[in-house]
Amino acid sequence: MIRKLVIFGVGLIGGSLALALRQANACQTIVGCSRNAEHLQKAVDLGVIDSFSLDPAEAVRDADMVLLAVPMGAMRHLLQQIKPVLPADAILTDAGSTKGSIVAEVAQVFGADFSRFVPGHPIAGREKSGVEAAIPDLYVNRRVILTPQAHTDADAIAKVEAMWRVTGALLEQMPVELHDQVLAATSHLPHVLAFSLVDTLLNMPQREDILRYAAGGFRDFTRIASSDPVMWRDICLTNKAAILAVIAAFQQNLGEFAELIDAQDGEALHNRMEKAKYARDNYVAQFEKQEK
Ligand SMILES: NC(=O)c1ccc[n+]([C@@H]2O[C@H](COP(=O)([O-])OP(=O)(O)OC[C@H]3O[C@@H](n4cnc5c(N)ncnc54)[C@H](O)[C@@H]3O)[C@@H](O)[C@H]2O)c1
Ligand SMILES: O=C(O)C(=O)C[C@]1(C(=O)O)C=C[C@@H](O)C=C1
Repeated sequence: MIRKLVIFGVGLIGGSLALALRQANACQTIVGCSRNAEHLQKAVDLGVIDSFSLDPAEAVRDADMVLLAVPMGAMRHLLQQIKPVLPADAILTDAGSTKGSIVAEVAQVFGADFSRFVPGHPIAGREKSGVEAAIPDLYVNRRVILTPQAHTDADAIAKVEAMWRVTGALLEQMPVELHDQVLAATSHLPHVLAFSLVDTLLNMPQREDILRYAAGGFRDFTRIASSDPVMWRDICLTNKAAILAVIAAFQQNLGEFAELIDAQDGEALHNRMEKAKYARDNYVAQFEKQEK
């Protein structure tokens, strides 16, 4: 049982965790903290948190668990505010989408041997943001990846794992670098592509007709281009090397598709598409099996 959980950034991710913990009675008190009193009051009104404070020092007093769930670009400033007031026995964790930058920032602000920080990332979300989008079952059967380091306290890891397990999540651990490479491929690249596709079409002279006649394919492919630009700008800026590497691989592959189309090589095109369809069908089938 968590005594006092403080959530910095009570939006989709922090709010959904709070709802799941409250539903399971796994936490005595949940306190929200950010810069926006109106958003925090809404979180209280929606029954997501018990109370809030705009003052990090007041918020973290007596806390045993502190979660950072703000955009990646806001993490460093928060860490600096929390550092002088974090109780010695409290656990600090986060839900950020990239891990290399937050791990480096915690080392800079708290010291390279700070053992009470457990980096985390729920691999679940939606294109909607804010506390109004929070739902208690967001994490059911979804993976939560922790990227602890050699010096991370084992008890702190166990407590963060236990917190996420309450939500129905499946826990895994992974090295920071591998996390950032894998997520660049499966999450960051698709978002960049969705934003870039819409941006490309907006710059075409026929854009009005293009959007008027766009149907299911466009809608499915671009759902994630409705995601929060601040969050995605920050993800791109904090996972630069891995994202550039997958963009380069994708450009190469897209160039090959263009060459095959130009050469009217139907057989090679069909083979590549068939291979991709097979892989995608198998990927989707795992979820269909889980849902049955
Ligand atoms: N949305 C997703 O699908 C998803 C999935 C996994 C992880 N994440 C990560 O979780 C974090 C939160 O994402 P979200 O989708 O909940 O976003 P959100 O916009 O729904 O919530 C973010 C919250 O942070 C607050 N905030 C923003 N800037 C702040 C600042 N400078 N100082 C203090 N508070 C600030 C906002 O008021 C809001 O309450 C991000 O780091 C994101 O990368 C998102
Ligand atoms: O389902 C969505 O809308 C998401 O974008 C969720 C998603 C992803 O799958 O890429 C986005 C960012 C995260 O850090 C984790 C999950």
